[in-house]
Amino acid sequence: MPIDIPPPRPNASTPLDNLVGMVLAGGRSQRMGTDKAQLPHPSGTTFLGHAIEVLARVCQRVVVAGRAADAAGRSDDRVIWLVEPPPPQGPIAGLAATMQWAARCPTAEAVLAIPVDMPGLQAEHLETLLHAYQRSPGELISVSFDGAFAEPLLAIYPLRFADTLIARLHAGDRSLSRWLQQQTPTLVRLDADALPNINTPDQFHAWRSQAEFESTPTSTSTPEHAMTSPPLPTPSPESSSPESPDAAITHLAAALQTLDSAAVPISEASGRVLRQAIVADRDSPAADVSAMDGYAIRMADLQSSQPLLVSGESRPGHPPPQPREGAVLRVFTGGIVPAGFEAVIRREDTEEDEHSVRMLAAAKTAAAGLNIRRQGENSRRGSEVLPAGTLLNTAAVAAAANFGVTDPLVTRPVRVSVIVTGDELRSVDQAVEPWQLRDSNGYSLAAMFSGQPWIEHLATHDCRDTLTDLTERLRQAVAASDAVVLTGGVSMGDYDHVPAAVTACGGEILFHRLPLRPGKPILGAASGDGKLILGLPGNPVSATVCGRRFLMPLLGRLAGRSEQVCPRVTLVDPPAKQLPLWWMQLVHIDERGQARLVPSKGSGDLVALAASDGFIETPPAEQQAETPATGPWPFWSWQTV
Ligand SMILES: Nc1nc2c(c(=O)[nH]1)N[C@H]1C(S)=C(S)[C@@H](COP(=O)(O)OP(=O)(O)OC[C@H]3O[C@@H](n4cnc5c(N)ncnc54)[C@H](O)[C@@H]3O)O[C@H]1N2
Ligand code: MOO
Ligand SMILES: [Mg+2]
Repeated sequence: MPIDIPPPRPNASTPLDNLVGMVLAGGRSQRMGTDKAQLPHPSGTTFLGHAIEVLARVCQRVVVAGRAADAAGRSDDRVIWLVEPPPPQGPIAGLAATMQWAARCPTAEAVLAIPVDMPGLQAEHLETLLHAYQRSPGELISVSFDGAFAEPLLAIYPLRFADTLIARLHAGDRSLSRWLQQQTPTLVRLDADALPNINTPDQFHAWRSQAEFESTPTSTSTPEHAMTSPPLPTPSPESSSPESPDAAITHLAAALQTLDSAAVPISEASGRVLRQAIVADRDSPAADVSAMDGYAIRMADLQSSQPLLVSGESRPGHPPPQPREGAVLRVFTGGIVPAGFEAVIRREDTEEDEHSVRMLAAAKTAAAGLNIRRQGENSRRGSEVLPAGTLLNTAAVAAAANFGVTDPLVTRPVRVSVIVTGDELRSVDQAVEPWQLRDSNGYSLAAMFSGQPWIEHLATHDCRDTLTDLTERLRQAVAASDAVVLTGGVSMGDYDHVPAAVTACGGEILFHRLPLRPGKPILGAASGDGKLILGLPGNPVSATVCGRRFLMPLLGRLAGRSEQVCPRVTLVDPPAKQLPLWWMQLVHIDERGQARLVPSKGSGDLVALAASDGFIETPPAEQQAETPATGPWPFWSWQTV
């Protein structure tokens, strides 16, 4: 389809001051394996440099919403760098930050967003958007490649939408795409073939061989952003096949609706996900206090060989007495050390009488400040103690109580239903014929949820291998739950009905089959209203490993939980071979904290599963270049979630 190029804008060569251009450059480029912003562009610059040049032709001000690495060391009068603090929250966060920045520019009315990974984009394409905006100023304008789907990364966002977007982001809904579709923006149709989106090395190479690499540069100057080109990514079958586990989780999480929150008494908040940051209501400690039972003293009095007068005592729960010149104060741990006193000497380093005390040799070497906890040294009033998204564990509850949080705002428990599929399944207490099998997946998932107050396990249903039964069962479960996890029936067999049932229930499949072992057939989907539907492979090791690796983080996202950092362990006995996929291997952690592989016969080996403490995850062989075979590798424990 030809590109719909409108009549030229009057003075099209003059950059506008009512639109702030924004390059979205914050993505993690996981499928590319290298930062997309830094890929070489035929014009002699980089993808990011090209995007800036194109935007600078139509907008007087250009913002790059991106990563610290891209912004480092860069100075360009035209470009504002808005660096997103980790963890990445997706384009909606970059847009919200840019809108907030633009709101401070007196002439700005809207933000014109473009992605960094659309290297075919030219100013002419943006003119079509500008043309539509000039016809309906103040309205949302978006490119569409198919005439129906609004492309959120190539769109004009009037600033009047800023509050709604920011509120949505704060509520934990990060799907910019879903929000935009709901607004029914004016669509401007462009040709997808001319504007490919480059996500993988294969796409990059295909595009580059088509594009005229020696074509006219977009800029005649030598821009600041004409960075040295990094080595080109090499195409490989694995890197172009779906995604890494993290990328799959992020992709699916963007389609999920974060749950509502409610205030609960602090005594019941343990194990729940905090949704509003906890802020210190006063300095901690609230005053200078003693860390020991002993005597508050001035440095000038320390060397005295004479007994010193004890003028009073300071103990927690009581205001301190007025200090007296030349005298010490008896203090108890936690009692206030009044201004003027410079150290606290432990009572065991003194010789005490009822009204006086003499410093022993051990006391005389005391430095100023000894045994005094200074006011505000833990945190200052008003500073953030716990961010939203924290799982309130024992330690967090202690801090919340200390800062007077009576009823923290937490997410309501995520309601999860489990459906185990298979004609062969019997429950643990039933007799089993050789062609039958006891359900273990239902129990392993239930065990994963138990002891997690942020999760409410509604029920485990079993379901026979027919499409009608499964569709009906799934429909009911989705209606009753925030998340439905199925096991079995996701692979290639005639009785594997999960993909069809998910589609029949209106679920959108966001990935099916990932380069993993075990768990390759895994299926991730979302319902139209942002509920999670996850199809785990039936083999028991696959279901349990993928439950830990995919399901728990995805439930966390529904609960508004922040991303967790996975601890890493060193592998004592790395395997001789490597695989071209993400490999999750069962390990036992020894007393020195090192991992040892648990020998396993494969994804049906429940005995090996039982002998493991968790699993390590190694990336496809070609992505391991920098890491020795011993790791350290991310470790997923059965204990912590
Ligand atoms: N032609 C192909 N066949 C298979 C492929 C493939 O790529 N091509 N992938 C294999 C992989 S990998 C896995 S994993 C399994 C996944 O199978 P499904 O998700 O379709 O699961 P089922 O076929 O229903 O069952 C597989 C296996 O697991 C046992 N099972 C099922 N549910 C439970 C349960 N609740 N508790 C214990 N065990 C369970 C079931 O009896 C089967 O033995 O597909 C491979 N095939
Ligand atoms: O990869 Mo499947 O999930 O193990 O047998
Ligand atoms: Mg199967």
